[in-house]
Amino acid sequence: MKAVKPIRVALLGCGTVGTEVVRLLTDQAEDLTQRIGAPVELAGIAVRRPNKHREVPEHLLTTDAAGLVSSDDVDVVVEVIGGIDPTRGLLLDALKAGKSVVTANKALLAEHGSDLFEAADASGADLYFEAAVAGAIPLLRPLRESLAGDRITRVMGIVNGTTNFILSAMDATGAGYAETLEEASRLGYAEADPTADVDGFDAASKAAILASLAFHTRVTAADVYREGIRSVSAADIAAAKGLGRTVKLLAICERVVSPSGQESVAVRVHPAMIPRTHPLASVNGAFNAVFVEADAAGEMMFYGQGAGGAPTASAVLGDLVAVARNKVASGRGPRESAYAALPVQPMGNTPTRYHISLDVADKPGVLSQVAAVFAEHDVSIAAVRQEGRVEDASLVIVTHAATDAALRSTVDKIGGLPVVREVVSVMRVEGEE
Ligand SMILES: NC(=O)c1ccc[n+]([C@@H]2O[C@H](COP(=O)([O-])OP(=O)(O)OC[C@H]3O[C@@H](n4cnc5c(N)ncnc54)[C@H](O)[C@@H]3O)[C@@H](O)[C@H]2O)c1
Ligand SMILES: N[C@@H](CCO)C(=O)O
Ligand code: NA
Repeated sequence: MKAVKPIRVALLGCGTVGTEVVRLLTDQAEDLTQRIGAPVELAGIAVRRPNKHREVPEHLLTTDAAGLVSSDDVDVVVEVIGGIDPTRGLLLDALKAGKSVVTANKALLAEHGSDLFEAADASGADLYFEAAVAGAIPLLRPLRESLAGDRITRVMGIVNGTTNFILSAMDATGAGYAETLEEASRLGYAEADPTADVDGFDAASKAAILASLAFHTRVTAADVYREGIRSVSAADIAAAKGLGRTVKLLAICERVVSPSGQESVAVRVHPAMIPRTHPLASVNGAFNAVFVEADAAGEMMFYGQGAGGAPTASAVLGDLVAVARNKVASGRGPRESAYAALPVQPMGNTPTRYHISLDVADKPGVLSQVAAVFAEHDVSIAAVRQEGRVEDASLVIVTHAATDAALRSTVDKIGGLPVVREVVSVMRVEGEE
């Protein structure tokens, strides 16, 4: 191969993912050169504490991330610091200067994606972010490129490994949420501060990114309805099991078409019961999987490691190769596609289905009183199971689809009926008609 100008890369951050990016870049240097048509070289690595990075070449380390980004010696910026500050400013500066960006930062993209895309468009730079959603799993490129000729109707998946590990363990052991979280922390799956994962913020950022790509519409984290897994109880898991279902934290992005043909999108993250026969039910531990439905392609499932240093670095490297190839070919990758600008539905208007488990007095007329509340709210019942005991009985109800607001009001009213001793479990149901 004749000598070509190397692509010079600034790496911002050298933690779990960054360390693996350096390793892969170094170990595969020759193969990457062949695949790209030019060598890729590290121009510098911005870190906070240089003495903590004995595993990477010392002469590359700097604490001046802004200086590295603005250096004339840098063509591409790879950001694996995370968070909004200082990453937002650093990446905007890079893009404004025409330097392509590869990032794993879902929080930044879900909040400020449009600013980044605008800066990329203005200068003609690339913005790639496959690692930001579902780690190693090729998902954003299929949505952005392979399925760009189809009409995607739904993206539903398990996009947070920590919560999936906790829910899988609760399902396997019957243990409660708090003790399972403790175990997940002990094993190193849950972080010291697990808030972003267990309260659904991480999954909501990913859902916003997925919905934006799937529906060609700007969707931010603030547009995503979010419930985490803190309130999922052993009783909820047991109720699910009793019905041949399991509980998963799902990110669901849907195209909703009103009876008058008006299109909108609904984007939500919440725990849901799915049948044990559903492909997502067998995704256990820290794995991720995403189910995509498109008009022409039909149903597809993407499965693999959604987190971890090496798997996430694999996605970063794939993006780096893509932007480097574009540079060699003097071309560009896909831009932001938000032309559809569909409105985002409030959760209350979104059609969902509920599973409700009640402890009720075991006397005549209870079922009809409960059923009357459903009728009053125009919520239709799909299945009822009643199990009598000596003094009281359990009543399990699964509804047909109704608006989330109608279902919530129904549950509130039922909880107040004198014949209902306790609302044992309420959970949305997904993955079946
Ligand atoms: N770890 C994963 O499994 C995973 C998976 C997918 C995406 N991501 C994303 O990748 C990014 C990095 O994650 P991570 O797990 O490697 O985090 P990490 O905390 O292990 O690494 C981040 C590094 O950035 C450094 N840093 C902080 N501020 C800096 C600054 N101003 N300049 C230079 N360095 C700075 C920190 O010292 C740390 O070493 C995040 O956006 C995260 O959401 C991580
Ligand atoms: N904390 C995230 C990391 C990957 O984005 C998870 O548990 O899935
Ligand atoms: Na990915």
